[in-house]
Order: sequence, then structure tokens, then C-alpha cells
Amino acid sequence: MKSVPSPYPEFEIAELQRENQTLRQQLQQILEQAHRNQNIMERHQRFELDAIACTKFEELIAHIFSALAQTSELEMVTLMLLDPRQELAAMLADQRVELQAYPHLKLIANQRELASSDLSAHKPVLGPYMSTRHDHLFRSWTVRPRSVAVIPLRRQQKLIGFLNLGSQHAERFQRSMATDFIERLGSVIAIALENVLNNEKLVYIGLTDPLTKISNRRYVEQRMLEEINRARRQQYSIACMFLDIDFFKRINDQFGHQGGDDVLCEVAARIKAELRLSDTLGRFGGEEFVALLINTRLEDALQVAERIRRSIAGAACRLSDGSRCQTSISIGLTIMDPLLHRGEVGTVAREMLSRADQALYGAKHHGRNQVCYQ
Ligand SMILES: Nc1nc2c(ncn2[C@@H]2O[C@H](COP(=O)(O)OP(=O)(O)OP(=O)(O)O)[C@@H](O)[C@H]2O)c(=O)[nH]1
Repeated sequence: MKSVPSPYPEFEIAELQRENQTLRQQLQQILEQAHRNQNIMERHQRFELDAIACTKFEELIAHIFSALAQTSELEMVTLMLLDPRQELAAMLADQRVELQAYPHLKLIANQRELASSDLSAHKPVLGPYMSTRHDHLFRSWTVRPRSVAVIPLRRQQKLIGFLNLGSQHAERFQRSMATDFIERLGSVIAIALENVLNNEKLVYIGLTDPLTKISNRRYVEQRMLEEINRARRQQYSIACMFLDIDFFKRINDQFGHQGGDDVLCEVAARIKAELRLSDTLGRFGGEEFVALLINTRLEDALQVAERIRRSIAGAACRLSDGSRCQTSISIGLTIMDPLLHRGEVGTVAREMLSRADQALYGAKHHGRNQVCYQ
């Protein structure tokens, strides 16, 4: 059989074959890139869905710092939240969120702290790292990034913070890049933050006494169960104090209900000032408070109780109408030793409160303005 001669010279065929091969390689590269992009998109979608599903502040912060860096293949992520009235700081402190555990999170009380950084409150800013502008955004890291994206977080037309992304690659974030993707990330994180903060606020309001802003009875009762369990595991004792303002009815009679409220707030603040951050203080009812002192032995608890008593009897409370009201407090104290109190946790909690209450009765009976132990 005779072969049909090619209409093209052989060198053209070879050229076409080479071109064909190059095109195939390019197509393969495009497919691989598309595949990588698809992968990135899926990872980002997963990150966003998980962020929106978070219900607790700590859960979301941990998610942002671990998953976002991984998802976006970034070396550095930091977050700044504006907290002008320091409400967030107070709420997190009350909920015992240890901010030291999140070195890359910063709460900014005064927006002037950000003045030197020339940040845009509306649009993400991408580009090379500049120490004068970005140093304080990445101070929590020992190395500095080479390129950065600073993303304003906004909710309801208000700036709530900045998400700062840092890369060791100079070309990762460039001024000329489109910012749609980064803007979307900022919007999702802002919504997720608003969501967890609203959730936390609801819980906080439900467990806080609206007048004195310390915890309420429900919170102390919940906490007591948790603390008794922990004290048993870690084998330490808990002190429980029942505190009651003396002759409070007379204060109301003399200074009116508002005067009585002012005294309640002042007394709550003075008790709180004598306790450690890890202790629990709650308003139990009218002019009664309960404090739980964690990992505390009798002699130390007696000293704290005496300090509280002195701090209240030692200086008159200043009322909102400018007048002054001298008052005192009686304190009943008891200790829960995990080795001695082995019953069901709810029963132990009730017994502990009841013993502190009886000790308080003793303090009232013996003339008030004193500490009694049972
Ligand atoms: N201003 C104010 N008064 C309250 C509040 N809750 C309860 N009270 C008042 O607290 C007073 C408590 O009085 P009592 O239980 O008789 O006790 P007391 O006068 O403190 O006397 P002793 O505890 O025996 O020293 C009552 O007059 C209540 O009306 C509150 O939220 N604000």
C-alpha cells in the first residue's frame, strides 16, 4: 500500500507537534490552577460557614486565628476590636475569658491609638509592610510580614475593628490587586463577630444584676456547682460568704429608694474590689450578697471577710444626690473541704449556703458589723 504524501513539509509538522504539546501543557496548567482555585474556594466557604456557626466569642476568635491562617495560607493574622466604652473588656473579664490566651487579639479603647496607622475605615488596604504604619498591627508576632492586607470590619455603618493579614511573601498583597474577595471575608467575619457578641450579651444580661452590674443569684448558683466539682477534682477548699447590709431598711427610709440603690451599688463595688478575679460575687436578693472564694483556706477567707467589713464600715457611701450614708455589713462564712463534703454536688451547694446563712444570722445576732464563721 502506498502512503499518502503529507501536504505539509516535515519541519512544519514538527513545529505543529511542538505547538500542540505546549498548548496541552498550558491547558493542563490552567486545569490545575482551576482545581487549586476550586479547592481554595471550598476551604474559604468551609471557613465562613464555620465562622457563622460559632456561638461563643472564644470559639470564633480561636477559629479566626487557627483556621483562617491555614485556609488562606498566611503566616500572620491579628484582630483589633474597637471597645470605646470598654463594655467588651468588662464582659469578657466577668466571663473569665483570659485575653492573654489570645495575644493576636487587641481591644482598642481609644481610637486615637490607631491614628498613626492611617487605616481606611471603609476599604481594605493591601500593599507592602511599612513599619511606621503597620508595626503595632503585628507587634504580637516576633517577625514582621513583607506584605499586608488591613481589612476594616463594619456592621450597621459602624467600624467595629480591623482584621490584619500578613504574609512573608512580598507579592502576596499588592496595591493593584482586586479587593472583592478580601472585602467579602471582612463582611463575613464582621457578621460572625456581631452574632457571637450579641449571643454573649444575652447570656451576660440573663446572669447579671441590672442594678449593681455584678452577677445575679442564678449565675452564682450555677457557678457554685461548677466550682464544687472543680474543687473536688483539684482537691482544694472553697470559702462561701453570705453578706448582708445592716439596717438597710433604715437607709431606704432615710435616703429614699434611690439612696438605697446607690448604697447597694457602692457596697457591691467595695466587696468586689477586695476579691480576686477568680472569685465569684453575686447579688442574692435585696441587700444580700454571696461570694465564693476559690482555693481559699479558713484563715485567708477570714482575713478577706474582715477586709470587706472594714472597707464598708470605714468610709461613708457617697450618694448620687451628694449626701453621705454611713453603713456596715455583717458576714457569715463557711468553708467547703472537698474531703469532708462528698455528697451530691447540689446538696453540698445547698448545705454550704445554709451554713453561711446561719453564720450570718450569728453575726446579726451578736450585734452586726462583724464576721462569723460556721
Ligand atoms: N433601695 C432598694 N431597697 C431594696 C432593694 N431590695 C430590697 N430592698 C429593701 O431592703 C430592705 C431589707 O430590710 P430587712 O430585710 O428588714 O433588713 P435590714 O433592715 O437590712 O436589717 P438587718 O438585715 O437585720 O440588719 C427592705 O426595706 C427592702 O424593701 C433594692 O433593690 N433597692
